[in-house]
Amino acid sequence: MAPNMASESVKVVVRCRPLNEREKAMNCNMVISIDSSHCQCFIEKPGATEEPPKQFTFDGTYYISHSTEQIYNEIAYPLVEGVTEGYNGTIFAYGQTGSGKSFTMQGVLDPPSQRGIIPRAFEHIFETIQCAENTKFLVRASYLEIYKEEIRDLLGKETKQKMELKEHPERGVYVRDLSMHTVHSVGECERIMDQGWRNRSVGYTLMNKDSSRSHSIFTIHLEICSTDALLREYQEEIKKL
Ligand SMILES: Nc1ncnc2c1ncn2[C@@H]1O[C@H](COP(=O)(O)OP(=O)(O)OP(=O)(O)O)[C@@H](O)[C@H]1O
Repeated sequence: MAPNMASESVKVVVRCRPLNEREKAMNCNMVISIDSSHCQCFIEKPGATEEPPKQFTFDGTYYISHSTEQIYNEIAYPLVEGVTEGYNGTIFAYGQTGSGKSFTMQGVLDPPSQRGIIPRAFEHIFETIQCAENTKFLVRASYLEIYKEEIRDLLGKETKQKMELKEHPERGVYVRDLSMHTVHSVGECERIMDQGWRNRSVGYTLMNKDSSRSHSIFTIHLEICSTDALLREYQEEIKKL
C-alpha cells in the first residue's frame, strides 16, 4: 500500500493499459512509464525526446504488468471492508473510450488475476457474511445506465424506459422506481451483473470496438442487523404480551 493511503477518504489511482491492436498496427509507442513505489506516472511527448517527461503523482499507479487482483487488494479491499462495517463507499472508474474501465470493473474470467473489481466485491461481501456471528445481512443490487442524459434501469422489466431522478431531504438523490434485487450468493450477483451488462447501450468507437457508450452505476445495498438486538426486541415483545 502506498504511504498515507489508509488516512485518505478519497484516493485517486491511475491504471495504464497495454497498446491495443489498432495502436500496434499504427506503430505507436508507449509514452507512459510508471514508478509504482513513488506512485508517479511520467508521460513523454512523442518525438520530443529532449523534453523532460511530464510527471504526475497519484495515490496509486498501476502499469500493464499489474493485475486487477493487486488493485483490488490495495485500493478496493479497505473500501469494501468499510461497507461491511456500515459505511458508504464508491469506486468510480473514469477515462476515455477504450481506456480500460470495463476491463477493470467487470473484468475477464481468464486469467483469474484479471477478474473485475465488481465480482471481487461480491466475493468479499459474501465471505464476510459467512464468517459473521450474531449478525443478519440483507444484500440487494441495482444497476442503472445513463445514456444521452437519460437514466435506464438495466435490471428492470422495461429496460428502455426513461427513469426519473428525484431528491429526498434525508435520502438525497435517488432514481424513482429503480428495481432492487435481493441476492443470496456470489453466483446470483454475477448473473445479475451479466444480465444488466447485456442490456447496456453498446456501439463501436475508433478506440474500442465493444464500447459501452454510456455511464453505468452498479450498487450493492447492504443492510446489517445484529441478531442479539433482534433477540432483545423479540424478548421485549414477549414481555409485553
Ligand atoms: N489492463 C489491461 N490489460 C489488457 N487489456 C486491457 C486492459 N485494459 C483494457 N484492455 C483491453 O482494452 C479494450 C478496451 O477496454 P474497455 O472496454 O475496458 O474500455 P472502456 O474504458 O470500458 O471503454 P468504453 O468507455 O468505450 O466502454 C478491451 O479489449 C480490453 O480487454
